Amino acid sequence: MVLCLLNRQLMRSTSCCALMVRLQRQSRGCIHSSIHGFHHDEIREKLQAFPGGSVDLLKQDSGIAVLTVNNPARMNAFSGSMMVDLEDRVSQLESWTEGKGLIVQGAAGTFCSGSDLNAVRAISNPEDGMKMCMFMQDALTRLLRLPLISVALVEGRALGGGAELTTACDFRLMTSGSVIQFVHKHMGLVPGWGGAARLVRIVGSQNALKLLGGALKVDSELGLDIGLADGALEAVQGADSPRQQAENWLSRYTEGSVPVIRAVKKVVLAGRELPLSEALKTEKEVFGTVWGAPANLQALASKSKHK
Ligand SMILES: CC[C@H](C(=O)O)C(=O)SCCNC(=O)CCNC(=O)[C@H](O)C(C)(C)COP(=O)(O)OP(=O)(O)OC[C@H]1O[C@@H](n2cnc3c(N)ncnc32)[C@H](O)[C@@H]1OP(=O)(O)O
Repeated sequence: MVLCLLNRQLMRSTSCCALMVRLQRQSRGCIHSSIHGFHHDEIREKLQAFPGGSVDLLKQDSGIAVLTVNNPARMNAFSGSMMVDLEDRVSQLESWTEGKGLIVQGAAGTFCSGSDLNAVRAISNPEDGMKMCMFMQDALTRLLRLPLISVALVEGRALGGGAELTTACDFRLMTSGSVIQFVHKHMGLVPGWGGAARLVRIVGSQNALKLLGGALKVDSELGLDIGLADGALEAVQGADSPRQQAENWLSRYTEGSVPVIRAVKKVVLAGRELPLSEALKTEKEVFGTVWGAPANLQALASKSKHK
């Protein structure tokens, strides 16, 4: 319906370009538009006024990329320009057709301490807060919807918005001594980056209520117990670095042909997000892309057995 209206408008409008950009943005899975009072370019510009740190992307030949939240002087808190960086890196990943997996980590041994409180203080009015919230909801929803199997590597602290970021990945790995804490209540807030909605889907509403209502510190043991963590990484002298351990852990799920791994993520995402009838339609369409494709034909020719 919305797309129909937009298409009609497209034919009439003299500013076709702006509309095309909006349509492209919608087709990439953006959830907010100007209809919701979200003026994307305006908020991007506003966020750029709060600089510091970066979000870095490394795409590897293995098909596993590494996204690093990098602002160690502030425990990897998200400045405004880092929020913009994040969106740009997600766009790059959306067009990375050879990708299969993604590790999201923080720089210098800690994950992320949420929003940069200096920026938060400067935009503490509700209107600006809602704009930032919509921007981050969009970026993190697109991150979770990437056709890549993603894992948050949690070292040190994941606080506030940092805890929310972990929920925008398919999996979470926690190193010993690390903590995920939704500190929002202590800040007089609730999650706004989509973290509450995703948390309920990950740990169920009872556990989500406890984690948010109590601002509980989740260590790897509690994380594994309630299903927030998918693995605990031990710090053993001489063992692989946490990043290498995370790559080894993830490679179990990303081993195989690129189209098949991306198809796996797509069907699971459809099941996670869509009503059953819609999810079944998507599954049929994705199935059509792998049936009779090279990996399938090769497996049939090799008469493989699954003992
Ligand atoms: C609540 C939701 C909201 C959102 O959704 O947008 C947020 O995310 S608000 C941010 C929530 N996070 C916090 O409130 C973190 C507050 N900081 C701490 O609790 C501690 O700094 C901690 C536990 C992260 C680290 O403690 P530690 O003793 O190891 O180190 P320091 O405290 O000395 O921190 C080093 C340095 O980093 C600065 N820092 C840490 N977090 C932030 C932040 N979120 N924004 C800005 N700056 C941050 C801290 O102030 C220190 O800087 P310094 O110049 O040395 O004072």
